[in-house]
Amino acid sequence: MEPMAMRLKGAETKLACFAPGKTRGGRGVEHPAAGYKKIFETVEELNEPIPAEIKGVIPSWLGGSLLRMGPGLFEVGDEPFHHLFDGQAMIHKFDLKDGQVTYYRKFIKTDAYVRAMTENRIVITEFGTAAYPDPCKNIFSRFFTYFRGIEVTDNCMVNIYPVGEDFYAVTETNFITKVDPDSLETLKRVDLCKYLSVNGLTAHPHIEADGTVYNIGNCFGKNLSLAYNIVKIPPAQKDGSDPLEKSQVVVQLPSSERLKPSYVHSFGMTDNHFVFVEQPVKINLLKFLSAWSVRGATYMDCFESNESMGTWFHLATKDPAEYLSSHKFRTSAFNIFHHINAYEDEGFIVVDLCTWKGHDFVYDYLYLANIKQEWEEVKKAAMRAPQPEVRRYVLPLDIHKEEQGKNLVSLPYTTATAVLNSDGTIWLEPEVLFSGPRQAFEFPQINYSLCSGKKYSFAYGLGLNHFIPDRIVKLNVQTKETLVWQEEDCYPSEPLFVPTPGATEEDDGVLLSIVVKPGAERPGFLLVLDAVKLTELARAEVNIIIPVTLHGLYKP
Ligand SMILES: CCCCCCCCCCCCCCCC(=O)OC/C=C(C)/C=C/C=C(C)/C=C/C1=C(C)CCCC1(C)C
Ligand SMILES: [Fe+2]
Repeated sequence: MEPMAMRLKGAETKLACFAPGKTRGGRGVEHPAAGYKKIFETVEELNEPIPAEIKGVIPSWLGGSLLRMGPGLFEVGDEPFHHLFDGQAMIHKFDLKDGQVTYYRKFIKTDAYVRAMTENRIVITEFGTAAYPDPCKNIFSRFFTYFRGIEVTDNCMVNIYPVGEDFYAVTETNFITKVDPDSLETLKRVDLCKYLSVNGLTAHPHIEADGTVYNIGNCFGKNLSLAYNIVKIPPAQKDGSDPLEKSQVVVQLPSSERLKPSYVHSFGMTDNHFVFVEQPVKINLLKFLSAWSVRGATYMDCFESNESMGTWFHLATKDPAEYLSSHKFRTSAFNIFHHINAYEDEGFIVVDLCTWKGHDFVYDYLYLANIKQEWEEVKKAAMRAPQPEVRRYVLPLDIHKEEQGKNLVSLPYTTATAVLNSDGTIWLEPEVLFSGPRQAFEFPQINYSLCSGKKYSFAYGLGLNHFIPDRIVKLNVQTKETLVWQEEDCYPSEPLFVPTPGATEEDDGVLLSIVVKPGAERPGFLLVLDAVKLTELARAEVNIIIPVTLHGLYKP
């Protein structure tokens, strides 16, 4: 099958019009060869960058580094990791300079990695894999290990982002790891608890043009009081001091349930507001605290679904940062990992989200044993999982008692509704922006520097076909039109948008994605797409497989 870029209109039409076996953004192609298994296999780090062979033409202005994080080691000795989010953190870099491209990768020398390498076993409990005490240690030292409790992982395989002049590889715990973005060397581990009252922060901060970082994390306070804390880390300091030293909690949002905070993976930020979506996937704190002393327990064992709360939206103002406690927005249950964008328009907050319907936890379906099965089995497993949908919610800021029972949303371009109930809650119904059976638009990106927090038109995402990443999609959030890049037996990653210098159009730029084509002579490549038409400009190929990557950044 040749690479293709396709123009489609409306989610429903495209499902009806195309022959089986072809994709149009909403219908899946088949993967009987199960080549995707290769992206979940261990690879070695490189001693030096390797040159890539370029096909096509890379825009001359595109000079910089694509840095991406993901798992690179899926077992230690004879002990396998079980979950997609357990493999040991690997940093990948494609350098583009003067029309040449090189590829480099290193394992991050986290405590979890170094100790695993030293002892040739899994030492630190990961998201879905438990570490067991060393069978070689004597009974006394095992006894003390047991009572020291399980150590929180620093396996920073989720994302990398800048803080001041520094770059940190991160997961969602309190440990972040400073790395050198040029040499990929691990510099130091930082414990966020030393600076902030949080138990962890998401891997999806918002970063303003001046470098100010905002993020959100759970905070289990004294007496097990619970909150979600929004933190602010200032930009690089004139005196050269570490911005983390000046970081602070700017606002606290309450938890819907005592002892059970919701899992939070990202949040929204407009010019004047923070948007936090409290999902029904909960962390049971009692389970979490006792898990530390239960042999074989993992983070995954601490999650549970709240089957009755639905989903709550919380708003806070940004400056001054204050929680808007009178705005009680509610809707039906969904899982939310990735916010696409949020913005203010005529007294409303528009929130675009990649959702998964229901309260059943999507991560339960991301065990490696599930996603590394043969294709027919992968499909069967995904049939039971929550179904993906890109949705737009619209939250009115001005709410008056007398408007009970009426739709408060008066924006002319959306069918999303918000109705005030007699109990003071506002019930939200979304507008569906993209939907296809078991076809997710996930790992969303936008022209962040131009559009973050602003009204926008285009979102770019990774198409997941029964959880297998097999296409890149451009979604016009205003018209719902989609364009797709797809090639047979190719497994792309999250597409990062890089704007053309001096561009005036929102989609004037390129998309960068790492693609794996397992059977090919050079099976790993950096794909450069024209973001307007989603047509291929170039690919820079290397003769090695590159394992799955989750998130990353482009450093010009
Ligand atoms: C790229 C293609 C992937 C192929 C399949 C993907 C399918 C994905 C479908 C849904 C989208 C999901 C997006 C999730 C993305 C992601 O990057 O998730 C990684 C998250 C990780 C590793 C989270 C780790 C969190 C930890 C260890 C949290 C620990 C904690 C608790 C559970 C409670 C107490 C606090 C603490 C210690 C922070
Ligand atoms: Fe994410």
